[in-house]
Amino acid sequence: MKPIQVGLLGIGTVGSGVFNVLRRNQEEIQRRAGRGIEIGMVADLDTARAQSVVGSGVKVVKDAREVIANPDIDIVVELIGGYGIARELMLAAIAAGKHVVTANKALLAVHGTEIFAAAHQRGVMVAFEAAVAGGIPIIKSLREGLTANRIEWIAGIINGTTNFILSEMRDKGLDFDVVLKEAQRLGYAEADPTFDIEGVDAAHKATIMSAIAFGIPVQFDKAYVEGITKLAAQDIRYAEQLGYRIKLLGITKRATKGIELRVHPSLVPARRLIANVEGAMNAVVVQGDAVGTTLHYGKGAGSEPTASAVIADLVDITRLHTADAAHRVPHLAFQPDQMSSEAVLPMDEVVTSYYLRLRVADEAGVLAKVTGLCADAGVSIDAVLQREAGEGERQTDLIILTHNVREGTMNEVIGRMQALPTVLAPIVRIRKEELA
Ligand SMILES: NC(=O)C1=CN([C@@H]2O[C@H](COP(=O)(O)OP(=O)(O)OC[C@H]3O[C@@H](n4cnc5c(N)ncnc54)[C@H](O)[C@@H]3O)[C@@H](O)[C@H]2O)C=CC1
Ligand SMILES: N[C@@H](CC=O)C(=O)O
Ligand code: NA
Repeated sequence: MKPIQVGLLGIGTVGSGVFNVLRRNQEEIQRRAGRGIEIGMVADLDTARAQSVVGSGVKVVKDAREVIANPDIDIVVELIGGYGIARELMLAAIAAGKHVVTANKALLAVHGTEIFAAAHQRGVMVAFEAAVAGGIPIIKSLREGLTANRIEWIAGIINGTTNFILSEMRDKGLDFDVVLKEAQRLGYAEADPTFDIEGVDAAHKATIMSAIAFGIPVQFDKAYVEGITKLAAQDIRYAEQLGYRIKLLGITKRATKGIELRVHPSLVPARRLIANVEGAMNAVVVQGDAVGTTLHYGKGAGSEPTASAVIADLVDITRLHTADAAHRVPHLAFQPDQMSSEAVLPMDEVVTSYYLRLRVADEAGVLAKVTGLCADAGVSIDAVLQREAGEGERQTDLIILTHNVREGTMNEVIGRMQALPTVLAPIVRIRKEELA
C-alpha cells in the first residue's frame, strides 16, 4: 500500500525533530502503523533552511495553503504555533477533509471548541498528544488508559522552561535571565517566552487536561494564571527549611461546587516524587477513583521528545484512517453530545493551603496579633517559623503554613494582616499542595 502522505506546516524545533525521527525509525514505525508514513511536502517561511533539513527529495514551499490544497496529502501537521495563521490553516485543512496533528496548545486551549466542532462535522481527526507535556503520552493515558475512572484531580509540572529555571536557580544559584536564555537556546521556550514564565503555557495545557478529565469544553479564559516572575529566592529557601519545594503546578480538580483550573507556584512536600522532578522534565499526577494515583514523567519539551508524540498521533491516524468516524476516540474523551456544563470555579472559591511570609517588626505581640487574625477567621495554622533577628536588626521574617481554607477567606485575612502597623512589607503568599 502507498505510504500515507503527510504535509508539514512549519519545520522549526519540533518539525525538524518529526522529520528526523520519522526517517530514522521509518521501518519500525511502518511495522507498527501497518503502512508507511511519508512526509510528502513541507511549508516554511524560511524555505532555504527547511530544504536544508529535508534534503532535495522533499518538496518545500513557502505558502502553507499549497500543502493543504494538495490532494495527495492525507494528514496535515501544524507546527507553526500561535493563535493566528495556525488557526486559519488548521480550519482550512479540516475543511479540505485532512486529518490534523498539532503541538499547538495555545490554539487548542483558546479555539479548541471551534476546531473540534469543525473536525467532528467534517469527520476528520485532530490529534494533539504533543500539546500537553511534550513526549509524555498523557493525552492517551487520560483519554484511553484511565477511561474507567472518575478523575478526581490532576496536578502537573507541565512547563519545562519554568521548571528548568527554578531548578538551575536553586542548584546553581544562577540568575533568572541567564537561565531563561539557556532554556531558549535549548529550544524549550515558546516563541514569546513570557508565555512560559507567566504561567500561560502551563495554563493552556491544564485547560486541555481539564476538558479531557471532566468532559467540559476548553475554557482557557476561566483559568487562574500566575507565573514564577514574582518568586523570591528567599521563599525557595524558607520552603526548603520547612520540608517543601516550590514548583509551578498546573492543577485541575473536581470540587464540590465546580471545577478548579489554576496555575501558580505551589509548595509541594519534598518527599513527593513530583517535588524532585528537575530541569526541563515534566510530571503529571492523576488521581482516579479506581486506579488511585498515577505519575506520568518524561521530557515535556525539546525537538525529538515532542516529535515522539507527534509521530504517535500520525501512527494512530494512519491506523484509523479508514475507520468509521463514529467509532473513533472523541477529541475530548467524552462524546460531543455528552459534554458537561459544570462550571469552572472562581479562584475565591478554591480551597487549598498557604505559605505566608510576613516582614514584621521584631517586637513582642506580633506573632499573637497575626495568628489571632487567623483564628478569628477560622484559618487553622499548620506551622510557624520565625527567623531569629540578627544583632541590631529590628525586623524579621515570619513564615506561616496554614491548613486548607477558602481562597476568598485567606485573601481577607491577608488584607487584615497587611494593615497591621507591625507588618512592614507586602505579604508573600504561595499556595501549598499536599498532592495525596
Ligand atoms: N519547542 C518545544 O519544545 C515544544 C513546542 N511545542 C509547540 O510546537 C509548535 C512549534 O514549536 P517550535 O517548533 O518550537 O517553533 P519554531 O519557532 O522552532 O518553529 C516554527 C516554524 O514555523 C515556521 N513558520 C512560521 N510562520 C509560518 C507560516 N505562516 N507558514 C509556514 N511556516 C511558518 C517558522 O519559520 C519555523 O520554522 C508550537 O505550537 C509550540 O508551542 C509543543 C511542545 C514542545
Ligand atoms: N515552552 C514549553 C514547550 C513545551 O510545551 C515548555 O517549556 O514546556
Ligand atoms: Na504529551
